[in-house]
Amino acid sequence: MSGPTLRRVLTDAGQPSDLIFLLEDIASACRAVAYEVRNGPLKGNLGLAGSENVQGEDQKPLDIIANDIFVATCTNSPRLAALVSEEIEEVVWLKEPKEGDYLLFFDPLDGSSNLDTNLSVGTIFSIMKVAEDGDRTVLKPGREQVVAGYALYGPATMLVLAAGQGVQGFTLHQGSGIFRLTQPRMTIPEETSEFAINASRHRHWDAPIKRYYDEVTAGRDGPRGRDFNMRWVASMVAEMHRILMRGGVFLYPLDDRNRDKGGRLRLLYEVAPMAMIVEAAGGGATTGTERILDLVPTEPHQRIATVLGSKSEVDHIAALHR
Ligand SMILES: O=P(O)(O)OC[C@H]1O[C@](O)(COP(=O)(O)O)[C@@H](O)[C@@H]1O
Ligand SMILES: [Mg+2]
Ligand SMILES: [Mg+2]
Repeated sequence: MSGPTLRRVLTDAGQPSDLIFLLEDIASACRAVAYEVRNGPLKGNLGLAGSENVQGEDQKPLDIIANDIFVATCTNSPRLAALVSEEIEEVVWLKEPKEGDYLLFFDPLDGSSNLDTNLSVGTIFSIMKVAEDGDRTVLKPGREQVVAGYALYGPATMLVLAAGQGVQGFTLHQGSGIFRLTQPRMTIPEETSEFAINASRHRHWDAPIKRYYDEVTAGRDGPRGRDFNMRWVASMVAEMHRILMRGGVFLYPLDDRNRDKGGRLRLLYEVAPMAMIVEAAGGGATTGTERILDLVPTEPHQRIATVLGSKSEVDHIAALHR
């Protein structure tokens, strides 16, 4: 079997041992979530759980199971001070925070509307550091992330990390349970002719997004002078993985239906980690008007307008907002 192991790659990159420890716990949690997702139909874990999360969204049994796996596995790490999860209303403090301790933000199961139809889902996470002893600030801008990553539970289970040295993709070997490096340097092509947006919301969009959509759907007869292709899986991790592999742009804009909530996707544990990964792979990440990694969150579950992907396309969409 080829490709160095996750631990080997992190050690060779000179990552501190307490960070490697935490990332190995996260990898273990992802392995366990992958197992539960695969066995979901057999264990009766599809359908609704009958409960709502803090954001008023219906929870699936696997949303809760994945969250419990992450909490149980990652609280093992001695330097982890706090957790922020999509499925937990409050910040969970594990200890009195000391300078250099870690903060873990995660969406335990992303794209969970796809579970019942056996399509790809994922986990998104982000690690930041406590600035000084006793500091309980978790509302930090995305540019302060130490590591951002996601796991994709597709035909293969993959772990993709941005940890200061570009973006690296690891594949889980079924059987040994080892993550091995299979995509050493993931880069997003600068140009693209593929976009991803939930077009059923067209009538609610603001003018710049409508204009973008009109331009790309006009194809070679329109102002862009070429045909575009569209994809929408409704699973952000699957969507972003496709974009990392072959380029593209992903949009979940502010619209008349989500404006009062600030958007659809959550900043701290969905959008900021993806923005760090995308920028580390050479792409762009904006709300349309601001760089996502510069935003200072106002609350742990804040939502935000999102445009991520191939640099020239993201820049073009930002220009339409000016
Ligand atoms: O159902 P919609 O409006 O197409 O939204 C799909 C988006 O919502 C999400 O499923 C939100 O994530 P959760 O499944 O964690 O709530 C994204 O993965 C996806 O891009
Ligand atoms: Mg999500
Ligand atoms: Mg989720």
